[in-house]
Amino acid sequence: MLTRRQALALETAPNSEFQTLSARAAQLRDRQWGKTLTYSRKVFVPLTNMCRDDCGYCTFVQKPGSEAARVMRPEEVMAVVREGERLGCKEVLFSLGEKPELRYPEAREALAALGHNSMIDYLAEMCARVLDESSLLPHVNAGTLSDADVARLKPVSVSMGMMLENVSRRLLQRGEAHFACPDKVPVQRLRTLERAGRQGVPFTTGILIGIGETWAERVDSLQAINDLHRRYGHIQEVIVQNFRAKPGTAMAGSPEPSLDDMVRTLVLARLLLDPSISLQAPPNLAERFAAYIDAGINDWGGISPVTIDHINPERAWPQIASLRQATARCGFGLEERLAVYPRYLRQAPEQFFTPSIASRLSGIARADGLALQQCL
Ligand SMILES: O=c1nc2n(C[C@H](O)[C@H](O)[C@H](O)CO)c3cc(O)ccc3cc-2c(=O)[nH]1
Ligand SMILES: C[C@H]1O[C@@H](n2cnc3c(N)ncnc32)[C@H](O)[C@@H]1O
Ligand code: MET
Ligand code: SF4
Repeated sequence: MLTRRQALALETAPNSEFQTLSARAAQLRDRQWGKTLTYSRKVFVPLTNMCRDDCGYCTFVQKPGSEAARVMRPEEVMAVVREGERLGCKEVLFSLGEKPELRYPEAREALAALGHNSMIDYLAEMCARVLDESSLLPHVNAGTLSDADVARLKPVSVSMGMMLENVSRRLLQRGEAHFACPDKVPVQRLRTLERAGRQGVPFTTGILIGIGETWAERVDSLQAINDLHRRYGHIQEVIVQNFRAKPGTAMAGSPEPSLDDMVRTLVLARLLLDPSISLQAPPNLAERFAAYIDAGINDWGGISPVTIDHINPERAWPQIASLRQATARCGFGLEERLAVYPRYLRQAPEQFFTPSIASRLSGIARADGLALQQCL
């Protein structure tokens, strides 16, 4: 573990010193996670791309009035889920715009036509349908959640997530990434993490780097995540995601973080966080797989044979076979995992799952043979 001073110094540590720290990060990963990296075979369901926020980096969001703004119909969702099932996926990642009904009459109308008055309500119905009609497991990434939202979604999902992004309040100012984004107010994000902890929800979070934050603010963000994990034990994984500049967004002209910056941040995360927290970097935003592995990651996140990454649509998923090859060249195996990490089922199933979700997970472990059985 690093002290705050060491964490701050990592930003500009000379190469020789950095090499020592990076070797320590890799060693910590090896000790906790072994010589195997994991990924989750999933489908991505963008239930709606309308959103009450306007993040300066986001191309996913569409305003009503644009042809592309929409709410997916239940049949469309289920068609993607069935295709995923056919191709061996085990996770449905519901990733969507936040509370568009609070800002746009068009979103309220679209929801009303589907028999709902909030996006979370519709989301809960679709999660339940996925559980009833398929073998896939819902993981919910819907932004900030109230206590009632968490309680509503827990019985119909195996895990939830929301990127903290960063705890910096500066980023809310005019001209910054989170200007006019009520759901990116750091205290709201932190409260969501805390609610998930209190209600016993295995949770994915992370930081988005290169959106105008300082190194110290990254340290603060990772420390805040780690503190919450100390209290509730629910942070299953932390994603370090690098900002990608997109044409047509407010941040189109902002510089993207360099590979060195990304690698240093991964080392920081591995050394700051409890080693039992999985450390993930998405492979489709990676420049060099080997550099991320050397920095201490143990997971590549969701990869889909069916759907594109709707958040970074221009970045194709690597073929699982080529990711396996690259991972093997670094001396690591590649194994599939479920959306939720096994230790929650092993250690405290009654705290983290409703009885019906717990029995569903044990069933999958049994049916899936040795690899997953060992893992669960
Ligand atoms: O394909 C993606 N998957 C994303 N995932 C999914 C992730 O890669 C894994 O599939 C799940 O976390 C399963 O453990 C997220 C999950 C979260 O809870 C929060 C944020 C993300 C962000 C992305 C993303 O940008 N692209
Ligand atoms: C689902 C997550 O995707 C991330 N996200 C949104 N837009 C971008 C972008 N341009 N580059 C990288 N990550 C992005 C945010 O961190 C969000 O929370
Ligand atoms: N809108 C949510 C968030 O920013 C979900 C991911 S972005 C489509 O956290
Ligand atoms: S990143 Fe999420 S919250 Fe921000 S505009 Fe895009 S969809 Fe909305």
